[in-house]
Amino acid sequence: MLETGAIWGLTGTTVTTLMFIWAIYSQYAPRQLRDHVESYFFKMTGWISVNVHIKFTEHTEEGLKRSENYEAIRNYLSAKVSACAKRLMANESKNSKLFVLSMDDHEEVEDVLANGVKVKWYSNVKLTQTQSNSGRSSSDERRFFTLTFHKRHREMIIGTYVTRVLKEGKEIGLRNRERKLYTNNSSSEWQPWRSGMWSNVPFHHPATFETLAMDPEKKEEIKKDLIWFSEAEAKAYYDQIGKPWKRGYLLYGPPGTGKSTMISAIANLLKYDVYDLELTTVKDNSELKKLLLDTKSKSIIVIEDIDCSLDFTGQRKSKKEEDEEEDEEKKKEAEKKKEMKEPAKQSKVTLSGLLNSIDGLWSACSDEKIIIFTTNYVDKLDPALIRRGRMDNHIEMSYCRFKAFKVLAKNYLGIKSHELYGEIERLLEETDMSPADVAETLMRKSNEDLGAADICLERLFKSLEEEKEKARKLAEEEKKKKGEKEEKRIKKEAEDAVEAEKPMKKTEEEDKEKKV
Ligand SMILES: Nc1ncnc2c1ncn2[C@@H]1O[C@H](COP(=O)(O)OP(=O)(O)OP(=O)(O)O)[C@@H](O)[C@H]1O
Ligand SMILES: [Mg+2]
Repeated sequence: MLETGAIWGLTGTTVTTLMFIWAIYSQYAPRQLRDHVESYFFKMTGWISVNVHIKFTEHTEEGLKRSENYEAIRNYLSAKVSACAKRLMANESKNSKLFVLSMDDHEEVEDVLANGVKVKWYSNVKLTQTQSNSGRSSSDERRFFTLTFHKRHREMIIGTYVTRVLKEGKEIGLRNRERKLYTNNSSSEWQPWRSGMWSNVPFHHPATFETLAMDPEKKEEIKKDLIWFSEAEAKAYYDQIGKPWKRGYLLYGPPGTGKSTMISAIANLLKYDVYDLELTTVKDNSELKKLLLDTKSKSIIVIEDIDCSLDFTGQRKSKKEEDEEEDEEKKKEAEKKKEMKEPAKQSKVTLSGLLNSIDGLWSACSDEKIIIFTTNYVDKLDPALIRRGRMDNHIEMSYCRFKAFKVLAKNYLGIKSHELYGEIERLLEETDMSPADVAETLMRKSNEDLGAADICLERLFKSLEEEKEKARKLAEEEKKKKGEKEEKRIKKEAEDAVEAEKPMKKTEEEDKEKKV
């Protein structure tokens, strides 16, 4: 008979040997062989086991999109983990909380249903080696949850439990979500299984529709339209008419009239994320599609200064032809301005690529999105880009008139009326001053606490008068230039006529000489 010490020694040796074999196997066995062994192992356990397993991966199979189901399950489980999981992960805080707990990798949590049925959730992570084109290999972490339950509850779990978990998880996500401002990374920085195609920061812009200076009736109309769009009723309506649940807005107007401010106000009103799409860093149409596919629902996709982002070839050419008549100097100035705003273009995104992405077949891949284009020069845009149905609402952000001024005065100075209001109203109608410029003059300086409203309004009044005078001088100069140009044209016409007459006179004289 073997002694206890000998048994322990034998067991120890066996374990060490097994561990050694396992280490050799994992390191040196070819991948195909390991895959075979694994698949047979799972088959065998499947024959013996009474459990069913469902896997929920962090990314969709093609790796193009983050899985919303995975996020929902994570949210659902985070409400359970603090009570029962042993290893937790403390994630960065969202909203007012200091941190949010979630399951650590390789941890399990039991969920007991109302009818006493128990299911288990496992959080897993798998390391995979990928080889890039340059031959460099890197490892990616692919996370997934596995739901395990007894096979006799299959119908109930798949039919109702999973649906409930996903629904609750999505609701928790919406409640807790910290809104984000995304910007697209250049494709050389894409790491599909990690940070992805977009970088983000928390979105905390304070602009709201209340602080937005514009005609109150127009503002109310836009607000109503947006609120209707975000309600479940609208979803049903879009389904009924067979259109993806999307809405396009074109914001146009001179600089400083509040286009970007309006985008923040919309995001704050609907509690949507904002994706600020920089088209010039997007390499080509297929990259654009991937970027748009990787956006979540309940979001706004913004392309600012759309006229500077793409080359609208056909339309631009005909516009140029029209422009040939334009004053040379004006043309040069506009070119200069354009060059300053427009970075060197490396992007191969085409107009049709953009149109396809925003309302082609690909656009229907996720719901509840608002697409906003902004531009300073609406007439330069290709009509195909902004046609109704694609851009449902065209909103003009105009220079500051009296109604908009009253909103700014209320926000900046906290007043509803003042003796200077009459004068200011008249001047605002006569001059084109942007809300940004008006807001600047209404800003209190540090030493203007006492009687700030009087000082600020006085300052606005003065700058409006200066602006009016400047505009008058400019108009006079323009008129003078036009007059000079017209004079030159008439003079040239007269000279041309004289020149044209010369050969005729010459031949007449020659004829006369011949006769003589
Ligand atoms: N309609 C407005 N209501 C409230 N504030 C405004 C408005 N328009 C401009 N402002 C103020 O002026 C600043 C600049 O405005 P904003 O960036 O929204 O202009 P924009 O139209 O986007 O200009 P650009 O065409 O140059 O991008 C804002 O930070 C805001 O304080
Ligand atoms: Mg802007």
